[in-house]
Amino acid sequence: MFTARSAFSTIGRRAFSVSAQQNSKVTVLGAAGGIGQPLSLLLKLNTRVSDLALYDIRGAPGVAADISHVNTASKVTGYDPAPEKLKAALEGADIVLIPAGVPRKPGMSRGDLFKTNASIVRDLAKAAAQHAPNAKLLIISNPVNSTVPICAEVFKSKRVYNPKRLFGVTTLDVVRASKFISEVKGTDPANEEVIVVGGHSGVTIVPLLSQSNHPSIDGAVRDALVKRIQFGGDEVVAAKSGAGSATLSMAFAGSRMADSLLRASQGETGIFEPAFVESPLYKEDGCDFFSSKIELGPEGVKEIHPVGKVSPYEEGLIEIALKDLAEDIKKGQEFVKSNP
Ligand SMILES: NC(=O)C1=CN([C@@H]2O[C@H](COP(=O)(O)OP(=O)(O)OC[C@H]3O[C@@H](n4cnc5c(N)ncnc54)[C@H](O)[C@@H]3O)[C@@H](O)[C@H]2O)C=CC1
Ligand SMILES: O=C([O-])CC(=O)C(=O)O
Repeated sequence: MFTARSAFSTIGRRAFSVSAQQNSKVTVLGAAGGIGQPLSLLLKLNTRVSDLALYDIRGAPGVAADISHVNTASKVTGYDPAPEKLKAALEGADIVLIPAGVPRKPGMSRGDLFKTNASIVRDLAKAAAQHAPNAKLLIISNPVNSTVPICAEVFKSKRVYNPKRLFGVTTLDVVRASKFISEVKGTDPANEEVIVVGGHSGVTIVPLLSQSNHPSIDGAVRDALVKRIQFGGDEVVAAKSGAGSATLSMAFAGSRMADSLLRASQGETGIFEPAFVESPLYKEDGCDFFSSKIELGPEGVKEIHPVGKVSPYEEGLIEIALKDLAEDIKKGQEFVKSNP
C-alpha cells in the first residue's frame, strides 16, 4: 500500500525521515507553479512540518485546499496575492522557500530569466525581510547565482541580514550528479555521494568527481559526465519543449534541503548539504557567494567546508566557474543598488 512512510523510506539514504514531529511553519512563495505544487505536496508529507503556508499570485488557495486533504497532521493554508495575505503567509515562518518566477524555454540561459525574476525575487525578499526576518530563506528562482545576492542586498538594506540563513538551493545538482554517476558505473545512486561546488548554471556547476567513490573516472567518460551534470537542466528544458524546466526533481531536491534544515534545527548533527551561500572561499576572486559542502546547524549554516584537494582538471573547471560566477553575483548586487 502507498503510504508517506513507504514512499520516502525507499528513496535513499538522503531522503527525509517521516516519523519525527516538529512544530515548524514552512512557507512556499510561488506555491501554485510547476515546482511549487509538488514541493508543497512533499512538505505536506513531512511530519516535521506542522504549518504549511502557500502563497502565489494565482491559485494558491486551490492548491492548498487540494493538498490539505492529504491525511497528515499539518495545517495547510493558501493565500491570495495581497500584502496582508503575504504578511500572514510569512509571519512566524521557520523556513521560506521561493520558487516564484518564470522558468526557461529552449534556447534560453538561466541568465535570460534575470530581467523577469530579479524584481519578483527582490519584492518577495522585501516581504520576507519585513515579516520573517529570522526564517531560513531558500532561493530556488533562477538565476540562483544572481537572485541570492539580490536577497542578501535586500536584507542588508533592511538591516536584518544574517548570512547563516540565506541559501541558494543547489541540491538538484548533487541529486543529478549521484544519479548520473550511478548510471555510468551501474551502482545504486543512494550510495553515490558527489560534491558539486560553484554556482547553479552551466560551467559554474563544478562536480568534484575526484572526491567521489570513483576518483579514477577519466578521459572522455569523465568529460561527458561533467558536462551532463553541468547541463542537466538543459536536458529537461529540451525534453519539455517549451513547457518549462525541471519541476518534479526540483521539488524533491527542495524538500530534501528543507528537511535537512528542519532536522539540523532540532539539534541533529552531521547534516551536510551543498548550498550557494555567502562564503569566504573565493571572495578574493570577486565571488562573495559560493556553493560547497555545508554543515547545517540550528542557525542554518554551521560550517562552510573548503573545496579540498582537487585534480588539475577540476582546478581548471573552478577557474572557469569563478569568472562567470563573479559576473552573475555582481549583476544581482548592482540590481538592488540601482533598483532598491
Ligand atoms: N534552483 C534550481 O535548481 C532550479 C530552479 N528553477 C527555477 O524555479 C523557478 C520556478 O520554476 P517553475 O515552478 O517551473 O515555474 P512556474 O512558472 O511553473 O511557476 C512559478 C510560479 O511563480 C508564481 N509567481 C510569479 N510571480 C510571483 C510573485 N511575485 N509572487 C508569488 N508567486 C509568483 C507564478 O504564478 C507561478 O505559479 C524558475 O525561475 C526556474 O528557473 C527550476 C528548476 C531548478
Ligand atoms: O535548467 C533550468 O532552467 C532549471 C534549473 O535550474 C535546473 O533544472 O537545474
